[in-house]
Amino acid sequence: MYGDFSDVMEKSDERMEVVLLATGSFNPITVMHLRLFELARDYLHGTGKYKVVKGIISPVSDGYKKRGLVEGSHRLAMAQLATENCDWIEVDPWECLKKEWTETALALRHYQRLQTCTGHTGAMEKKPGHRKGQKRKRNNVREDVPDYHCPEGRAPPRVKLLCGADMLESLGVPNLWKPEHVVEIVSSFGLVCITRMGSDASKFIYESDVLWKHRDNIHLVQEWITNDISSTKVRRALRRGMSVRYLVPDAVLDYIKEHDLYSEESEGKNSDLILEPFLRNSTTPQQ
Ligand SMILES: Nc1ncnc2c1ncn2[C@@H]1O[C@H](COP(=O)(O)OP(=O)(O)OP(=O)(O)O)[C@@H](O)[C@H]1O
Ligand SMILES: NC(=O)c1ccc[n+]([C@@H]2O[C@H](COP(=O)(O)O)[C@@H](O)[C@H]2O)c1
Ligand SMILES: [Zn+2]
Repeated sequence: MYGDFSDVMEKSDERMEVVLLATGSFNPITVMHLRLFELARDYLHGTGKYKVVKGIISPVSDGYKKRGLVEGSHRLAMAQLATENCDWIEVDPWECLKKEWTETALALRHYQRLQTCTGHTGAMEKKPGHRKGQKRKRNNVREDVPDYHCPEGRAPPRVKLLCGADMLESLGVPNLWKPEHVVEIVSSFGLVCITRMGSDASKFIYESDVLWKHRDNIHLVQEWITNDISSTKVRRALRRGMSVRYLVPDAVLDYIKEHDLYSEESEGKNSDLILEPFLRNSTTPQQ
């Protein structure tokens, strides 16, 4: 009889460890936001090259000034309720608690910097982030992103931006993103993009020289079980007194009702303001 040594012999795992970062309004968080993480993880694992070790939801600051954006404390609380039964997705308040809006490239740098050999991000840990020793190549990192120290000589997990195809397409909206940030996101970090109704991500990548150049670092994930859930539609239904049950987790729905979050009045918030990225990119010289 041959013994099974799998328990005693550690198999070397050369896969790159990945942390998925989803930024957005999450106003409110929907089940589709949670699905993005599942789809991305399945896809990356399916390549055999990546091991997803964590997902981070980073709700945007109130300073983003998007129309209808309810207070960050509520959006954070709802995201926390939505992920309470999930052992690998965390909600991180770093962006949301800041008064000023944070550009996504800066958020990616922040989370990458926080990665250590234990994969600690600063978010509340759900499980001790312990992983066994792995022989790893050091990854290429931007020169202006601080070097990451790994006492055991292992490379830390790499943070990748997780988004829907509409967010990918938003990279082409004039004055919404700094061109150098777009380059940084696709070259230094990488994107995992989930298809979305109404957006053609492949075409957008094809038509953008920058995205085309870095297409190997953009993972396009086809969602076959399509659904068109969006926070905008959820808010609209709520304003009209219609059910959104099963579109948002039950605990989120209870929270929305308890705090009477979405109304004509809340939808009018920021309606007279310019979205912060437009304001910033059109008034300050690019750095
Ligand atoms: N149904 C969906 N399919 C694919 N991606 C989605 C879907 N819903 C949200 N996302 C993605 O989730 C991230 C956060 O999005 P966001 O908070 O803006 O949600 P949203 O549903 O698009 O809300 P809103 O309608 O207010 O814009 C973005 O990257 C967005 O593309
Ligand atoms: N220049 C930038 O870094 C930039 C521009 C627009 C949106 N974003 C981010 O993308 C996300 C978009 O969220 P919404 O789709 O809800 O508007 C937010 O997290 C926002 O901070 C970043
Ligand atoms: Zn959106």
